[in-house]
Amino acid sequence: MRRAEQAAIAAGVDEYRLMERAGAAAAEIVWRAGGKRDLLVLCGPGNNGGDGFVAARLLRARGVPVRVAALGESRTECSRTARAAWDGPVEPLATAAPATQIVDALFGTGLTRGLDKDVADRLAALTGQASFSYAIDLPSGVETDSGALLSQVPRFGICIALGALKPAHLLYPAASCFDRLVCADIGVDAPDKVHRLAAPVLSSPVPSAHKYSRGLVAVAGGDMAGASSLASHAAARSGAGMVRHIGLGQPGRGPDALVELKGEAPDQLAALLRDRRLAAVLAGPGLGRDDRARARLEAVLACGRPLVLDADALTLLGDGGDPAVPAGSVLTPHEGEFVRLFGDLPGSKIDRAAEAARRCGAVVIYKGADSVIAAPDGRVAIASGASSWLSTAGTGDVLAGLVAGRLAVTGDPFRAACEALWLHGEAARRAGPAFIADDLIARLPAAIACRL
Ligand SMILES: NC(=O)C1=CN([C@@H]2O[C@H](COP(=O)(O)OP(=O)(O)OC[C@H]3O[C@@H](n4cnc5c(N)ncnc54)[C@H](OP(=O)(O)O)[C@@H]3O)[C@@H](O)[C@H]2O)[C@@H](O)CC1
Ligand SMILES: Nc1ncnc2c1ncn2[C@@H]1O[C@H](COP(=O)(O)OP(=O)(O)O)[C@@H](O)[C@H]1O
Ligand SMILES: [K+]
Repeated sequence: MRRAEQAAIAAGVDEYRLMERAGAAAAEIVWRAGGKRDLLVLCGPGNNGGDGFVAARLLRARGVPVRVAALGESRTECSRTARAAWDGPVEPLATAAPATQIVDALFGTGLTRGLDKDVADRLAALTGQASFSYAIDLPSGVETDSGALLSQVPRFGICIALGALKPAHLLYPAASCFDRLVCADIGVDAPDKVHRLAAPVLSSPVPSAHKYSRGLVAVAGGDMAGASSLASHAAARSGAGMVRHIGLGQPGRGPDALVELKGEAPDQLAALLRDRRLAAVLAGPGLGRDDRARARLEAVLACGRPLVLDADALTLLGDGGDPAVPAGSVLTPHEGEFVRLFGDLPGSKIDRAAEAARRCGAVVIYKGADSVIAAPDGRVAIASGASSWLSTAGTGDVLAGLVAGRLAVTGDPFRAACEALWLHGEAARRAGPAFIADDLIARLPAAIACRL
């Protein structure tokens, strides 16, 4: 966004006009949400404060009783212009009385360190006392590029992102500092490879479809049959044509539609994976970590089919150096697995996921409350706001199976990862509270149906 703004200014767009648009966009959202309720706007020393002065002026012109409290002098040219155009009084922040509505225009993308404690306390107290609260661009105190909290940050009703979403709008803990997120157009496009995960557009099988053309999936199971069964069952409900579960010979635990094959010895497994019709092979859930598991993983890595690697497969791969995985694979590490695989990379979760994908040449789904999907070519999709009830055993196995299923359907690792993660979140939303991983699978057909 910074680059896009600079490019717009270099191309002749007046910087103050951008601020007027930003302030007007914020004023419109405040007006729609809070109407004529009394309002206090907190303005900082930079351009974020300038946006606040513009919004204050425009809302007062609409008849809203507005007061403005500032944190010191305005230090940028644009913010001084905006302040001069506000013809009401400016109170000191320290003594400003609360209001029904509050706008936080203290700091935005220019924040370089935590707020002084007295300022952070004042912001928290005034926000806590307001019934309607808005943060312009970002809640003051969050670090734009990482989503870290540099000081105490209250929770706002609406965060009004200007022009484009920044990492802090999607990454935790910053993403939990507001109830709703609105992105306001300020006439500057920020073309980028980093996006919020979008709802996919799916399609029904073509009339000539048959089970192999719709995608044949193999899941290499291991010691813990439950985990690989969950993954297989999820793959079977993901839209794929057929799923083969290659276990160690225990009785099948999934639905009858799953094809249960016994491939205990690694060479048996290797032989079963030689089928050229296989459009995706998943290994990891319930694989185990012993020598037999390692030999089974070797058979999977050598099979030459598109791979999804999760759980124990990632732990085994993380034993040394950069993981060597075939190009076009998808890796689905949670935090612990990610660190074991790639070490303690610097930067935000987005930076770390992107670097990991680049290093291993595979699509990486770096899971968590905020999940980041990164492709080796730099594309990134970020998903946050999924149900926190997903933090239950086995939901990762379901995701891995879904990724394998969508990979078999689409043949495109990044697209498959995006579709699977969205469907996983949607299934969780439909499942409500206190579900178990099995319940997610039952919701997958409805999640798919709503995107057809
Ligand atoms: N053309 C554009 O770019 C547009 C930008 N727009 C808006 O501008 C925002 C970015 O503006 P910005 O760059 O002026 O930064 P901003 O967040 O207002 O604060 C920086 C100031 O605060 C200071 N400071 C930093 N941390 C501090 C702390 N903890 N405690 C105390 N002081 C601290 C820092 O100075 P320092 O002390 O670090 O030298 C500096 O003076 C962006 O989020 C959007 O709202 C829109 O108008 C659209 C067009
Ligand atoms: N607090 C949370 N909020 C939203 N999603 C979560 C949360 N915790 C975990 N998840 C999601 O649930 C899944 C858990 O996967 P994982 O950690 O591999 O668990 P398991 O190995 O038990 O299946 C991931 O998709 C992750 O993104
Ligand atoms: K702000």
